[in-house]
Amino acid sequence: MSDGECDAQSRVSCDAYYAVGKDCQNSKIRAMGALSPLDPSSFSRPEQAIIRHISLNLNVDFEKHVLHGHAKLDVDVLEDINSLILDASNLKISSIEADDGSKLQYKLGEHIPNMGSKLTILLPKQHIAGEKLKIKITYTTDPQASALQWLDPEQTSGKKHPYLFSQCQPIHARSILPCQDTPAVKFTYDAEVTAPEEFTVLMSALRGEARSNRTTFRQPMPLPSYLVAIAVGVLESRTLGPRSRVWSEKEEIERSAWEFAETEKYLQAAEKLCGPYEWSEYDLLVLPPSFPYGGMENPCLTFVTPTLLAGDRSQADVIVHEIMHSWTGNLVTNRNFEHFWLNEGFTVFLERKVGASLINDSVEAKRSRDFQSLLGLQELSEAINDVLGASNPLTKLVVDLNGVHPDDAFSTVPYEKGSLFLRYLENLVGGPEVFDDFLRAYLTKFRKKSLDTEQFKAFLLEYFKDNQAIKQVDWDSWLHKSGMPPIIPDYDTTMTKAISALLVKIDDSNASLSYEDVANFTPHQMIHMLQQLIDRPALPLERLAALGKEYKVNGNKNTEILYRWLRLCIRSRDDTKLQDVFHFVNSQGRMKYVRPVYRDLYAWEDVRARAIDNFLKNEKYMMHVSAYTLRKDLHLDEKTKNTE
Ligand SMILES: CC/C=C\C/C=C\C[C@@H](O)/C=C/C=C/C=C\[C@@H](O)CCCC(=O)O
Ligand SMILES: [Zn+2]
Repeated sequence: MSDGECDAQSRVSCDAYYAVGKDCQNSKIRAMGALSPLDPSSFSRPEQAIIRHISLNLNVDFEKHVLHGHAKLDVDVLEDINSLILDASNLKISSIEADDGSKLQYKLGEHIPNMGSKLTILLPKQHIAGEKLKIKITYTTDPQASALQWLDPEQTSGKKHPYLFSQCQPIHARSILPCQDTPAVKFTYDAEVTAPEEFTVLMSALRGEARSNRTTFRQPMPLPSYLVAIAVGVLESRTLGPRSRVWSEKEEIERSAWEFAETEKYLQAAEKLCGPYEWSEYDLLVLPPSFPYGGMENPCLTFVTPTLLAGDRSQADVIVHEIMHSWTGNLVTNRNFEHFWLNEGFTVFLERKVGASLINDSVEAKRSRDFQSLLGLQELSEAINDVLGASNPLTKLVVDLNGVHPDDAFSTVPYEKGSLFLRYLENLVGGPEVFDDFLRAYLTKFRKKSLDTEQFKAFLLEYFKDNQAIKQVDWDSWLHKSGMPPIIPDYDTTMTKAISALLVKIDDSNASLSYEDVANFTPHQMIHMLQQLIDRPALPLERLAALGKEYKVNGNKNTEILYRWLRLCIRSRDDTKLQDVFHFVNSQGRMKYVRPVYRDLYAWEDVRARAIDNFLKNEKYMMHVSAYTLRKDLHLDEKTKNTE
């Protein structure tokens, strides 16, 4: 027990909690008042007292793989309280002090796997609603903190220096700072970070002074804890535009500057639809390959995977997506992750509108928007019908996360079903001319706030109260029924016609394939074609080989294409491609690619053991969330962990 930590009388005991699902002791914990009534993924009680600002002072220790320092919390008391309840995960707390320097007693509850602990700070006297509190917590993170990946030099491009980056969404912020780790709470922050001199420190904030080994930051916009981010590496930067720079190791910097050169153009198109960009700066950081997502919308500094560096700007949609989060997600935020579709469904919807607005010809723009939506629909169908199952409650737009870790609930459903719902609403109320004004009104109303689906619904119904069409919406089916969406819009299929014709040719074993078949295809048409093939019966090996060679997809530099090609090879049980497959999953960690490939390998009984062996050998190079989710995909339990 640390100094100041008292006996936890009411410790909750539930090792299986968050590991086995909602039938474990979650309801008991809730009955004990241990979980937030606002958020099933947090212990904190923001309705009692709410954090408004955090000042961080941290030292980055690459030797010990820890952050060490303190967090000063400015808290507004909303109800009469004797204690302040926060989330923490494996934090080693050395002291907690009040504003006058006096030491405060605290209880750190039992660590519940994947959920962390309830940190109860006992206040020496009752504080009444309206008062303000200042609390200083001195702590050290755990070397295994789930939000952090500490990379050895060999895992970087330069091979000389270590690297650190974070991923706090959804509930990993509690492993790097004690906080109310729920998106219901928004706070501003500042930080002073110390790291060895040759390193650059970046955060999801405006960078101030960087003097010798100390860098300061300030984030004057309120944000939820999941948007706190840090990266430390030996980095370079290039200017992309008046408010943007791209950062990466020097080996990737020129390619990155070229790939993302159009960032300012996207920002301006986004502002035209959504209003002014409020976060001042928009920088990009290209991370090492183990970064688990395509992009993460950390304010002022989007994190992206290097797999976006396709050399043809074809993955610009990911950048547009992250830019759109500056409004939906970062400015207007889901109240908890049960309403994640409010972040992601809106963002995909806006991403496609803004992407189309960059095309001058209005007919082409609509076709392109519909083409992207059709690709999304295919991915949604694969997720619902093949991976999750149509009756799986996680295919609902609004999910129940009691007893379910948000990382286990993650899928394309909130992205695509959410975006499709908004597209349906847009069509229903009279098209973009009407719906764009609604979008701006929504962004203005909930700016700097967090909301849930009921608040969205109430606002929409009030806004369109004179529009009779809105009465047709079957809210229950859209929001609370599992499976595919109840209505699919009538998308323009002009851009998929050539693909459908080609699929007929591929099916005809007498027709020979040649590069001319796809010479005029855009990268997205190639992706769409391959995605369709994944959803069809496996190709015979000979046909597969001809397709790979003639269509130049075998060894393609575009990871969206290569990924789908390798899945086709697995589907056809082509064991000559297994080396390429394992190289692919070992050389980058984007879960969008790695998880389906591992799931496909698992389904191939002859290579299942090899796939598991490959995973166990490489697990130590993966970020927490990748290892955690892949273990589930491969049906492994903790006991098989390779600790060498
Ligand atoms: C209904 C879903 C319920 C809960 C999920 C809540 C949080 C999801 C959590 O696991 C974290 C998500 C982080 C996402 C970050 C970036 C993505 O948008 C990237 C999408 C995939 C990719 O392009 O690689
Ligand atoms: Zn997103």
